[in-house]
This record gives sequence, C-alpha cells and structure tokens, in this order.
Amino acid sequence: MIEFIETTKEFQVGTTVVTALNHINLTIQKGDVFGVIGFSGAGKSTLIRTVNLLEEPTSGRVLVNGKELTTLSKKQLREEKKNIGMIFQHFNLLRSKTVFENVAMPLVLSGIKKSKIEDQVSEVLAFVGLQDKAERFIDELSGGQKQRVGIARALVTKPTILLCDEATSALDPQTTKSILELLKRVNIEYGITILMITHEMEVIRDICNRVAVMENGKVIETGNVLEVFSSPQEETTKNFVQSVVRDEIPQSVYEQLKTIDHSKKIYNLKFIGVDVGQPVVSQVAKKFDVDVNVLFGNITELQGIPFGNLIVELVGVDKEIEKAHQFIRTKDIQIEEVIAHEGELTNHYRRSVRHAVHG
Ligand SMILES: Nc1ncnc2c1ncn2[C@@H]1O[C@H](COP(=O)(O)OP(=O)(O)OP(=O)(O)O)[C@@H](O)[C@H]1O
Repeated sequence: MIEFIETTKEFQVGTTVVTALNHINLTIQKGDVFGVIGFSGAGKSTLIRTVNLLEEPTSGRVLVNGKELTTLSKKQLREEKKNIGMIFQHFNLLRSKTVFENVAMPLVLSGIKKSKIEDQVSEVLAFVGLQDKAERFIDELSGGQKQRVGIARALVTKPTILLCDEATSALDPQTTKSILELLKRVNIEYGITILMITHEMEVIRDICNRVAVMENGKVIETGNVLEVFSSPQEETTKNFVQSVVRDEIPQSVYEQLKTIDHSKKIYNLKFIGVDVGQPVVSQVAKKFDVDVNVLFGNITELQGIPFGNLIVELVGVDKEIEKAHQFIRTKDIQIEEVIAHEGELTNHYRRSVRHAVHG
C-alpha cells in the first residue's frame, strides 16, 4: 500500500548537505496502523511528507497504492492526493472559518456540488462527534476538538490512507487517549490505513500493529508491535520500550536476595500474549508444596493482548520448586530466575556473599 524503496532525501543547507532520509526501505500494508518512532531530527517528518509529496525524494521511490506519485501528471496527482488524508500536530486549520467551512474546504476546492458537500461534511462531523459544533469558529474549540476537526477534514475526501504527523503531541494525556481511540475507529470502521509518526512510545503501544524505529535518517528496527516490545534489538528501541514497559527488576527485589536462603528462589514471569487471567499463581500454590509470594507486577496491554511481567518468590524444597518451575513453563509463560549481578548488589550483600563463599 505504501512502499519506500531506497528512499533518500537530502537538504542543501548553505554549503552542507543534510541527509534526512538515508536509503529507507519500508512497507506499510493495507489496514495497518503503522507507527514510526524516533527522537527529534531522526527524519520522521521528512519520511511522512514524502508520501503525499510535501517533500520529493532526492533518490529512491515511494509507491502509494502501487503508483509513484512523482511520475503522475498534475491532474492525476490531484486525484491521487484525495486518497491521502493528513493531520498535523498544530491542526493547520483556518481560524477565520467555521468548523463546517474548514471540513468542507477540500471538497469546495475540488468543485463538488453544494448539496453533496453538506452530506459529506455532516457525515464526518457526526463520526468525530462534532455535529453540534458545525457553526463554531476554530478559536472556540479545545485542542482535542480542533484535532477532531482536522480528522474530519482529512476524512471528507474518503481517503484510503491517513498520515498523522505527531497528531497528539500537543494534547494532554486524556485527550490523547480519546483522539487515539478515534483514530482506531477510523482504521476499523472506514478501513483506512494509518501511517503515524511520533516520539511517544505510548502512542505506538496504544494503537499501532506495526512499528519502525528511526535514527539518523535510517530505519534501525521494524516489526510487529508485540515482537518489538517483547524483544527489542537496538539500544534506542530498548530505551523507547523501557519508557512504557518498565520491566527492569526493582532494587527492592535484589534486596530480598541478600538473605542467602536456599529454600527461596525469585523468578521473573514474562507474560507475552498469554492469558494473564489464568490463575497460574494460585494453581502453583495448590498443586505443589511451595508458597508463592508476589513481589512485583507490571502488566499492560498491547493490541488487546496482556503483556508484562510478574516477579514472584517461590519458597519450598528444591524438588517442589523445580516442579512448579516446569508447570509454569507449560503455560507458555517465560520464566527466568532472578540472580543479582555485581552492579545490583549492595556492599552489604557483597560482604555476605564473600562470607558465605569464604566461610
Ligand atoms: N526543509 C529543511 N531544510 C533543511 N534541513 C531540513 C529540512 N527539513 C528537515 N531538515 C533536517 O533533516 C533532518 C530530519 O528532520 P525531520 O524534521 O524529518 O526529523 P524528525 O524526526 O521529524 O524531527 P522533529 O520531531 O524534531 O521534527 C534534521 O536534521 C533536520 O534539521
């Protein structure tokens, strides 16, 4: 549906050349909500702007529904652009016009009949929940309402693709949630493919099914959101994932390890796409002669699938702990023993280890 093939974009700044996009290869499939994340200056805006030719690639190609827009005539290009809606961080609305007039603008510019314009505008305003605000001016609206107007304007030409350029970055967390929910409906109810750029991993977690991470004009990692969140490969990706899924083991858990007690073991149970509702913990306690203490838990949801970890202490004899361990594995839950490494040990613990080892 959208294909970047060796897409490169250079900007001449004085005597230097800035490479904003460096041989990007990426495919966004029909129906995706595809998120591109990266720090400021990574090249995200330039990338999204090449899709509707707000920026023309210096070399390489961008195919939209199989067509390379740079090869089309002006008339063909105008038609193709109706297929691509776009929303912006700062909304880009006309303040001197009403909500209705803003949303109607793309249709007026295409010379559509007035009665048809009224029908189409009413339909999209109802979809974004602003039918009662049609005659209001933009300045009378909240940030979230302005972005709803932006979404309605983008939808009014019935596009197949929606580009979102940091669409929630200017909004508070609650409003961000409601706009993301609306975008999800755009994807599901209208079947529109969404390409969004963001620097917030929460946005990726909440609505994307696929993600690409950009750095210095390159895509450094890409994949299904669940895969990338559960096993990020690159340092930058790990940092983004950590910003929303804090799965590092808290210091308090390492403190527990100070007591050298061989009847206790601490495990990190990782739930990736398994039903965390299943009573694994209570089953372990019932089936085996072990006590289970939950020390820490952090379960979130990715595309409706539970994801996260639970740190538990198993207390019992080795044989029973081993049986419990095996049982948990059969539940498709990743389980690993928590063992403190040098850096995580306090001086006190290091001393007690030395005593234990050296008698
Ligand atoms: N019109 C331009 N002229 C010159 N350099 C540009 C232009 N647009 C972008 N750049 C440069 O290209 C690089 C990528 O910028 P881009 O805006 O695409 O990154 P970004 O990831 O979207 O960052 P931000 O979130 O800060 O916008 C940066 O070094 C930027 O300075």
